[in-house]
Parts: sequence; structure tokens; C-alpha cells
Amino acid sequence: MPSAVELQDPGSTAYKKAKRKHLKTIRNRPEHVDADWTPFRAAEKKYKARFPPPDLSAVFDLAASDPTRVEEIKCGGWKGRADAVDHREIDLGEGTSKKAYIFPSVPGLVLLPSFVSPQEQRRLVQWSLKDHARHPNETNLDTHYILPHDGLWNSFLRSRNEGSPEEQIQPRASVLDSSPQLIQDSGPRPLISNVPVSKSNFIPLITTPKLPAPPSLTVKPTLVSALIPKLRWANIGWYYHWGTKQYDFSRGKIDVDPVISNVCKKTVSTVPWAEVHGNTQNADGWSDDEHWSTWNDSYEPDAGIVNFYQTKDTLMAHVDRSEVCATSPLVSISLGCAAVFLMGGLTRDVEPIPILLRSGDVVIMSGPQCRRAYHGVPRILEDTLPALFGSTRIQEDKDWPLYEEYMRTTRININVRQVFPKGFKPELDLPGLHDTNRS
Ligand SMILES: O=C(O)CCC(=O)C(=O)O
Ligand SMILES: [Fe+2]
Repeated sequence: MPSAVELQDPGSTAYKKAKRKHLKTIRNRPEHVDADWTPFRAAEKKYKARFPPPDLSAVFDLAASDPTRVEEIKCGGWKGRADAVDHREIDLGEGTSKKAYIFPSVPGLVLLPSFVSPQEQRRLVQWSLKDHARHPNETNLDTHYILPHDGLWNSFLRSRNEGSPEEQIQPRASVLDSSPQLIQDSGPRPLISNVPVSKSNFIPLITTPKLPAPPSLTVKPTLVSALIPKLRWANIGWYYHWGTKQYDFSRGKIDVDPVISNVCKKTVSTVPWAEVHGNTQNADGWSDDEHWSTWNDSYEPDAGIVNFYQTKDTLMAHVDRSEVCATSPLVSISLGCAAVFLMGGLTRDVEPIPILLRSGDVVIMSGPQCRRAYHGVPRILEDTLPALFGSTRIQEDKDWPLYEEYMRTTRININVRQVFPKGFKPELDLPGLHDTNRS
């Protein structure tokens, strides 16, 4: 595999070879296919492109002006510009050397570059793979496979450490009888209308029955190590039902691990919210019981997702609007390889701002405008794993080389949300729901 640096050098053999391949693939492509693209779609296409590698000079890259991150931005040769986008530095107060940035075009968006320490980044990677991507937390693979009770990663570590054969993971469809209720070889996926949840409409929305997704009938028994790169997400807290894009409260609640909720609470309490929202408080969409001035007390994460991206994966433009708390901070932590993140507006017609997110950066999306804004991840940048993930960490954990190997081609995003106001007990307010805390 040619490196990202080679592919960015027009004089290299790897570049010339990639160019020939590219010209061949676009030979029969119709002209002007891009005429109807929205500005968001056009930006997704631009940064997704494999050849020529995208020009990142319009991408906001705070590491580019941070002398402590020089080594990091050399990785893969990917570099944006610290002055690419209109932004303002805000004061995090005494006692912190960290910086925070806000963007006049997206009120409520806060960027905290390099906010998570290297040691904490490694701990969060271990948490994501070993402690979190396992029963009772649902992952994308549970629909189709019967996963080991302690998760794929622990099974992988066991076989590597003991030198024993890897487990073969069986398809879920193989243990179900073939009754049509359990296995539907469904045709095209139905179009789901994603209605924004609010305090006035959430009861009928969340009490609509939610069928489990049918397991694939075509997947074959697969070795653990072949399934690990297919891990795409692991649920945090309240279960999310992808078919209806609503939370499924009937499945009970898993408490958010304090490892995560404490990081998020600390982050939210660090931000001087008056500097972020002082000018937006009269905007539509704020309700009294979710006002930003109360967040130090009222912010309590209860749901979320850990996203696992391989370098070819993308996350299309979307809005996260299934939470009853529609303005409360959504905290998003980046780990491992760097990515281009697009932050748009209320429709796809708003030109998004491109931001280069590197390991340890934290993004907070808060307030009515930012929480209703389209965003997505069109590109994971190859060869960008920072040195802090290097194998010398073997003293901290003898299994670390296996984490490092996986992270070479991976970005993990821990994306944490608040669905309900703090103290709200849906099982008391919604007949038929019960709190089965299974953590
Ligand atoms: O990976 C990211 O940075 C964003 C993920 C995201 O937007 C989501 O999980 O809803
Ligand atoms: Fe999102």
C-alpha cells in the first residue's frame, strides 16, 4: 500500500499509478454529475476523493499553529490552515493552559483542541474496545452475529495471548428458526422520516413499537480478527433504534459509565458558556429548563454512541435530533487517526465549515442552532496515528501493541448526548416502561 505522503507527491511512482487507475475509473462517467449537488454534498465529494488526494488548505487545522503538535501534523503529510475559517478564541479561565474556539457562523459550536491528555486518550481507546464494545451494550454486529459475551476484542486478546485458535463467530440467522416473524429477507429498506423529537411530541414517538432489525441470511461463520474491522458502532446508555431513528426506552436503561460521564461533565464545566451563548439567548429554540446558564448542574449525559471508523469509512450528513433535550451539549471526542469533519447549517444548502479533527480534540455541539445543524465525516486521513499510541506503551498494558496495530487504520469517536432533563424518570411518566438498569 502506498503511503499518504507518496500519494500526495505528483512526482512519485505511487501518484502516477493512482492517476492511471483513476483515469480508467472515470472514463465512462457522465459529465456534469455535480450540477445538482448541494453545497454540503459538494464538500463531502471533495474530501472523500481518493485521487487526487484532497487539498486541505480550506480546512481549519488548529494544530497547524500549535508548536507542541509539530510532529503530529507531519503524520501522513495532511495539513490544513489555522486561519482557514473565521473563529474566535475564548478564555477558559485561570488554571488551564488549554484553548477553546467558537465560530460566528455556527453559534454553539465549541472546539477544544488537544483537550484530552495522551494518557487519557489511550485509556479511552482501551475502554472503547475492551470495556464498552460488548454485552449489554449493542454493536452494529449484534444484529447479524452471536458475539462472545465479553465482546470481540476480549476474545481476540485471549487467542493472541494464549496462542489458541480464534473463535469462529456464528451468524445469528443460523440459530433462529425460519419463521417469517423472526427472519425477514426484507427488500429495500423503507424510507424513515426522522421527525425531530420535542417535549410535546415525544410520548407517541417513543411508544411506537420498534421491531428488531432482521439478521442477514447471507453472512457466514467468521473469525474474530476478520470481524473486528467491521465493528462500526457501540451504543451508550439508552438504546437507539436505527430503524425508526428514535430511542427505544422499552429496552431499559444502561447507565453511562462514569469513565465517560466524568470526562464529559468536566469538559462542559470548563467552558464559559456566557461567552458562547451570551448573544444567542434570545434566539428561538431555548426553553427555560434547558438554559445554558444551568448546564454546570443540569448537564447529565444518558446516551450516545462510540463510532469506529476504518480509513475508508465515512459518515454522511445528518442531524442528531432524537433527544428530548434539544439544546443540551453534545460532547464528541476524537481518538486515533485524524478526520475531516463538516459542520453545516439547518439545511444542506448551507456551505459547511471543514475542520480537521485530531486525536484528543473535543467538539461540543450546543444550543438550538448548532444542535439542529447538518454535520458529517467525509474522510478519515490515512497514516495519521500520532506517536502517543506507539508500542512503547507496553509498560502500561502488555496488550498495547495489539491496540496500536488496530488504531493504525482507525478513528474512534465517542459521541455523548443528553436525552432527558436530569432527574427525569420516564418509567414514572410513561406507562409500561420500566427501568432495568443492567450496567
Ligand atoms: O465522528 C464524528 O466526529 C461525529 C459523529 C457523529 O456526528 C454522530 O455520531 O452523530
Ligand atoms: Fe452526529
